[in-house]
Amino acid sequence: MKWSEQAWQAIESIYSKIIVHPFNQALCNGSLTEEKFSFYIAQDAVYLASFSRVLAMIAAKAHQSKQLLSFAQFASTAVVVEQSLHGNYFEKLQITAAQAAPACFQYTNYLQATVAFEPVETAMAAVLPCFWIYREVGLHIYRQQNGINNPYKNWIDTYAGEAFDAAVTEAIAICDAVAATLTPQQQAHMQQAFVTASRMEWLFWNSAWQMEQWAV
Ligand SMILES: Cc1ncc(C[n+]2csc(CCO)c2C)c(N)n1
Repeated sequence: MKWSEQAWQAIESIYSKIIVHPFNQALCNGSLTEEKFSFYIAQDAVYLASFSRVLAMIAAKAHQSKQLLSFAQFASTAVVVEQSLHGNYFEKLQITAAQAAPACFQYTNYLQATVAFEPVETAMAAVLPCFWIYREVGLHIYRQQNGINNPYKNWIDTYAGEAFDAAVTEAIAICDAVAATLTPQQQAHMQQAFVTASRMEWLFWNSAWQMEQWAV
């Protein structure tokens, strides 16, 4: 079995909880309040600023130039595409820049620590849920639209689109190719990072749903 197939099996139950999370159900049926969506977008902007740099560091550490190119492109896309999506919503919903809430803080710091202190393949596995889970969530929501006039259509279309699909397939293929050269123990480290980051994807949506705040 491919590394990615095993990895996905390990997060199957987390993924099913993400799909039924009230935030995603509300995003799907269009009932999500602007207040909660704005909180999410503001947090996601913080997340992306960090995430794109993590991708660039993975590019720098990649063992093969082809992988360097892929991750450099992912970093560039994360800045260009995602910031235009966010920029539009920032303007439309009059969102102002925020500081990282606890879940965002935890997730970005985890990814930064992983790319700084762990082997590059573990960092590749740690960023994979961001790609893969978003594609599955995007497609899941997209399939349930049935012509409803969803105010969050732009968001849904971005993650259910073909361009994004190709990037996700590439990121999975790189992890599989790298894992195939490693020992079972190294592969297990990759899987652990994949599971940890998947848990944080759940936390991120839960944080937005609760509009999570630090104590002041
Ligand atoms: C919390 C959180 N997790 C994943 C994504 C999705 N995402 C962000 S950057 C990127 C790669 C290149 O576009 C992808 C798939 C998100 N927006 N927010």
